[in-house]
Amino acid sequence: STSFVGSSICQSDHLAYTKPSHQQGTLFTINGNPVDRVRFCEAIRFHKANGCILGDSFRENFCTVHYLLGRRFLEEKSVDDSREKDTESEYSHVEVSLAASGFLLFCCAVCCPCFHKERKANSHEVLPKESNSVHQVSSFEMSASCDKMPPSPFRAPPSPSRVPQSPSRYAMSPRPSRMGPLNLSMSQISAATNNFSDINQIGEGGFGIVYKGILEDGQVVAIKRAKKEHFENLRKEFKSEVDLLSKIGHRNLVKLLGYVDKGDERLIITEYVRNGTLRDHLDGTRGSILNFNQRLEIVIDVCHGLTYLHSYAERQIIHRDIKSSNILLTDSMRAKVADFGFARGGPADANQTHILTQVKGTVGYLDPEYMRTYQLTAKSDVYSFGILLVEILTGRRPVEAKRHHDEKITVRWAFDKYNEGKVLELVDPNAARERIDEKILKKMFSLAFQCAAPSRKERPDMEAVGKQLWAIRSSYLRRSME
Ligand SMILES: Nc1ncnc2c1ncn2[C@@H]1O[C@H](COP(=O)(O)OP(=O)(O)OP(=O)(O)O)[C@@H](O)[C@H]1O
Repeated sequence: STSFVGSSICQSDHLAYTKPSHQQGTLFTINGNPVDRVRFCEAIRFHKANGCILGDSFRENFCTVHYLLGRRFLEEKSVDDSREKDTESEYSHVEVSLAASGFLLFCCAVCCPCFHKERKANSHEVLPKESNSVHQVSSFEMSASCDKMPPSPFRAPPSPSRVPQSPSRYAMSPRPSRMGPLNLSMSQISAATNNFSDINQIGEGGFGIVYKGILEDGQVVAIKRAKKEHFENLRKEFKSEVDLLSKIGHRNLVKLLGYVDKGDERLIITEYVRNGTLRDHLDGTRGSILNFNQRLEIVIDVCHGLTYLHSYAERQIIHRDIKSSNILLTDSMRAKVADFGFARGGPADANQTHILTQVKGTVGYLDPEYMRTYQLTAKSDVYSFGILLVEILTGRRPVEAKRHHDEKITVRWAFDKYNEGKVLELVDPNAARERIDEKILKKMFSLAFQCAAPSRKERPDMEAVGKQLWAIRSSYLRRSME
């Protein structure tokens, strides 16, 4: 049985939470839909910031402690949202549960580095996949038209025909439709993809062809099939992707559902994210052109995904290929980081500042310090994120070969314009019809340049980036309400 605790209506959202009488868990709902705590707290913060009076039952410290504790804890909580107690006792609960979870690694890394087991910095072979390098930044197009900025952070849908009924972004939290890995036979996969028919093909990358599959129970999945001609070479990469993906679960990361590594087949089955890539949307080849609010939400999502990989996954994971074509969008325009083909674990020893490894990634997004020294750290992803941020604001690819030589390297062009005080000239012409506060733009570009600083020491970590983005979003929302 449950006892009512708090309920409030703000704008179009009905926020409520109930606590069982035995005090063992709290159910959070927005518009009747169960949501996890972090989503619920986001909604509370948003509505409070916009003047909604939530009442005494929504105490201020209701969310603060969880927020401080970080994403990993929040993710774990979101799985079963269990054992919610008062805020003080939750601290002790977390401390107790540390030993039994990957959160221990996080604490060791942050608080007591001496707990780390020794591990040598190894050199690593070059993975053969070089296909997503130079050639991928050679075709540049932009498109026209724009959406009007909505007055709230609720995500505007890409086109009316794809609008889900719920008006709230909080009510549309995508969740994996099943837990645990899928065990599929080749015949089931063949059936799901119409025997890998061309009609089911949704894309092709360096790894192989990606198919859309519909499983017997109706679940739609994406199936990456390794190209046979690259089989042996791809084997290591395949394993890398599977090993890493199988250990992570976050709403802003594409979820691994299963894999097949048998005979002459290498298949990765992931959740299907059906609304195309960020690059498709910047190009306007999918739905309408992204408005500023959507762009801001997307970078926040990517930032959250990366923060999780860098700081809260069981072991630090460096993605190494953050780029707009590896960001997939859902119908509600939530972003998910995809393609872990180049991903690898970060330093496991606290004394180890970096990993020495061959350079992997995509030209234009590649950390120059990593390229020069072969030293890989999570800050290489931060660099790529900075480049992505410039891309999403300007609409331009990181390298625009056909432009005048002052404009070929987008980040350099943007930096010069920024220093000349011409930040408004940097805005994606497709989104320029929106009136975006110059101060907000300056903050966004300034953050992008910090991330894309030449030396990794000057770059913030993703958690710090997240805080800055949240602050930018708050001022953006305040101003758009004025
Ligand atoms: N989980 C998915 N859901 C929906 N579409 C996907 C999914 N994964 C990939 N795709 C589509 O397939 C295309 C190819 O993806 P893939 O990750 O193989 O290559 P890429 O990232 O574009 O290139 P590369 O691997 O060379 O960097 C993507 O651009 C996207 O359109």
